[in-house]
Formats: sequence, C-alpha cells, structure tokens
Amino acid sequence: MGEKLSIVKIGGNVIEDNSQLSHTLSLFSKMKGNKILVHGGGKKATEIGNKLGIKAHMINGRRITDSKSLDVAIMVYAGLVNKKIVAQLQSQGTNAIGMSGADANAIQAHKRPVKEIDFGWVGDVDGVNSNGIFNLLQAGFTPIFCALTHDGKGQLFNTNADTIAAELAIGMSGLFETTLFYCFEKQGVLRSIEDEDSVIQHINSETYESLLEGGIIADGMLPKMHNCFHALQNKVKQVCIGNHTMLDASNSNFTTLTL
Ligand SMILES: Nc1ncnc2c1ncn2[C@@H]1O[C@H](COP(=O)(O)OP(=O)(O)O)[C@@H](O)[C@H]1O
Ligand SMILES: CC(=O)N[C@@H](CCC(=O)OP(=O)(O)O)C(=O)O
Repeated sequence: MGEKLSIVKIGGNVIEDNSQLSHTLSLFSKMKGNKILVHGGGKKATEIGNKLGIKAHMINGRRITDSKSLDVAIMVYAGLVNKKIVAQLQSQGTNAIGMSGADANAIQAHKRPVKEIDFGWVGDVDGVNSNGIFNLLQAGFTPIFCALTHDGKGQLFNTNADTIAAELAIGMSGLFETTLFYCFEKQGVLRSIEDEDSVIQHINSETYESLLEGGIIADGMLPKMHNCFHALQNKVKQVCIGNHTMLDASNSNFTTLTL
C-alpha cells in the first residue's frame, strides 16, 4: 500500500469568506497525488433557511434536522455550496466531481437513534464504498463531498462534515496511506484561543488528555479532536489541523496529531 491520499475538510467560516475560499481551493488544486475535499456549510444553510422562513433549530450548538431543514441542507450542501466549489476547482484545472453520500453509494448511514435528544434526519455512518471512490480517483476525478449520507432505501441524512471527513479517511485507509487535514479559520489548535502565535505543534493521546483536563480544548474543537483520534485509532496515518495555508507544502505552522 504505497500510494498516498489526502483528505481535506473545509469548515463553515472558510466557505463564508470568498477570498479565503478561493485561496484554499487554489492551494488544494496544487496539492499533488490522490485527494478528496469535504466541505461543510452549516452557516450557509442557516442563512438560506432564514430567507425561506425555515429557522434553524439548534440544541447545544447542534442542528435539529426536521424534514424542512433536511430539504434546506440538501439544497444548500449538495447544490449551492458543492457546485460553486466544483466549478471553481474546474477553473483551476482540477477535474472535480461533486458527491453526496448517496452518489455512487459512497457513504451509507442510518438515522441516529433517539436518546435524550431527537436530532431528526441526522445520519450516523455505517460504511464507505471505498472501491467506488478508488475507481473515481483512478479515473482521474477529484471527489468533492458535501455533508449528506443515505440509507440505501431512498432516505438522505444530514451528517456533520467533520465526521464525513473522518469516516472517509478511515474507509480509504485500507487502500491508501491517508492523511486528514481539517482546515478552519485558526492557525491550529491554540494554547490560548486569543493568541494565534500559540499553536500547539504536536498532540498525541497523552497530551490530548491533559489539554482536555486543562480546558484548552472547548466548543467546536471538542468534537473535531474526538473525530481526529477516532480516525487515528482506525488506521488513518496522520491528522493535521490548521488554516488553509497548511495546504501549502512549505508551511509547517499547524497542529499535527498522532496516537
Ligand atoms: N484550543 C483551541 N484552539 C483552536 N480553536 C478552538 C480551541 N478551543 C476551541 N476552539 C474553537 O473551535 C472552533 C472550531 O470548531 P468549528 O467551529 O466546529 O469548526 P469548523 O469551522 O471546521 O466547522 C474554533 O472556531 C474555535 O473557536
Ligand atoms: C448533523 C450536522 O451537524 N450537520 C451539519 C453539516 C454541515 C457542517 O458540518 O458544516 P460545518 O463544517 O461548516 O460546521 C449541519 O447541518 O450544520
């Protein structure tokens, strides 16, 4: 298994900022070798939903996806956001192909069981069609995934984009030496959230525990780091967290995570 694969996830704040998005996509275009992009778009879904009179309903910062919000998610993630990214990448010479988890049966999921909270049409991932995705890569396509999965019986689900990136990385690790990049608006995991110069260069399972205990990792970084270690425990070679400049091979100022 000599071949390498890079999976890059871009978050909501990168998507909202046109200049950051186009810089990110041009750096992604220049990356060598097999690559896959995963994008979120939660903020855009909230904005478009508001315009349609479909208000986002959040509990503890997480979206509750009723039938109308699922329609908004499908329109915004698989349509507006995905196609704009695909078109920009095509203009930069990358043969991008837009994907949801239903396309090519790429990501299978089931509806999250109701416990304390009913998240609605949110999917928990069961598996990835790694051979199908491998065939797309071999044919010269660069898959661009939005945050949707399906159950194979006609039902689409909203699935967090960080989770999609981690599950794709895990699924593809049987075929490639896979590195997962989480791009967001900060330079990396910061020791002090206000100080962009406080990037923690390397985190492993031990230092992760102490960062958690010290409350250094909070808010959206909590599930992101959980996804990172879940990926590393399932054969993903390396995970990197940083801003878009991390995709430039000459930059090394970001956070690298290993077991
Ligand atoms: N130690 C930390 N270093 C960097 N960011 C942190 C840290 N702790 C909490 N965060 C917060 O985590 C957020 C990233 O999570 P999230 O908003 O879910 O990312 P994304 O934009 O990829 O969806 C950052 O915007 C930041 O406010
Ligand atoms: C179930 C769930 O959390 N779905 C996310 C999918 C979009 C996403 O992950 O977008 P960001 O990466 O921009 O946050 C949501 O609807 O907000």
